[in-house]
Amino acid sequence: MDNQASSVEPIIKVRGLDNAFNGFYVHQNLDLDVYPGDILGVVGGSGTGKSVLLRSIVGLRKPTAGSVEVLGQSMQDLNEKERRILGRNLGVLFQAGALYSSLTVLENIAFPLIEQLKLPRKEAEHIAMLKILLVGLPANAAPKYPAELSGGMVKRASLARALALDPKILFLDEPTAGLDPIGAAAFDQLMLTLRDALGLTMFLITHDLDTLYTACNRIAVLSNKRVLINDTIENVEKVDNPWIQEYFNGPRGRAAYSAHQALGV
Ligand SMILES: Nc1ncnc2c1ncn2[C@@H]1O[C@H](COP(=O)(O)OP(=O)(O)OP(=O)(O)O)[C@@H](O)[C@H]1O
Repeated sequence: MDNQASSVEPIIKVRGLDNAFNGFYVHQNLDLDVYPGDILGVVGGSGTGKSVLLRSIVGLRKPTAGSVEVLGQSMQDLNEKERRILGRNLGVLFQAGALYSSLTVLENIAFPLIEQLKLPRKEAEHIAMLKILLVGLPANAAPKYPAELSGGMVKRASLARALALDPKILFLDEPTAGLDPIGAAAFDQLMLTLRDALGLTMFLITHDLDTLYTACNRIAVLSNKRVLINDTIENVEKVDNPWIQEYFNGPRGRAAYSAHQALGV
């Protein structure tokens, strides 16, 4: 079903967003809708403001102007406590992972459950173990420290931490960057599995064309301080814009498209 053609309300609604740094506008009058169950791929050239947009939506940055509505609540109308409560529904996987190096994987994932939900340690660690298994890590990863894990395992552990509080929306900033192609493909499949199993909506910043073809049902292209188009990949590819044409119809884009067709996914 195409949510945009139906009466389903967006789960994220951004209107007239401005973000400026020292008078330089990264976003100007930017609008974006994300619908429940979408895996939205957010793409654009370097510096087009993908990460700033993510930070504005999750409440880590106060926009210069405009409104951001998440799960039916206006971010700018919430006080700090209300924002913290809403924040539990928003899981974020930052590019660098952001695990505490002095805590084990299990302790890292249990941390938000103890700190924010005030769960007893034993219960928090029990839930943390379930999250470890949910993201496809072996149980023996639990007592390890982040430095003892491979890059792919760090991503999965960070994902488990982002899922600790059972969020409704997951934000991922370049989750497959730095992974080998096999690890990246496995991560793409994991995102689809989690979307289907947990009913998550995902806002996914990526430069990875394979991820866009495999995991995303919609693509938002940031260009010229705004969202140039937010549509299916088939429709985005047709847009007569130099960046889009070079990105999707250049050699790497064609290779990703062909691989996607060959796999029939
Ligand atoms: N805290 C800040 N202070 C000043 N300028 C900033 C700040 N955060 C971001 N910017 C600027 O905003 C612009 C957009 O940054 P952002 O990180 O969102 O880009 P991006 O699209 O995610 O880029 P990339 O694909 O390279 O990661 C950049 O020019 C950046 O220098």
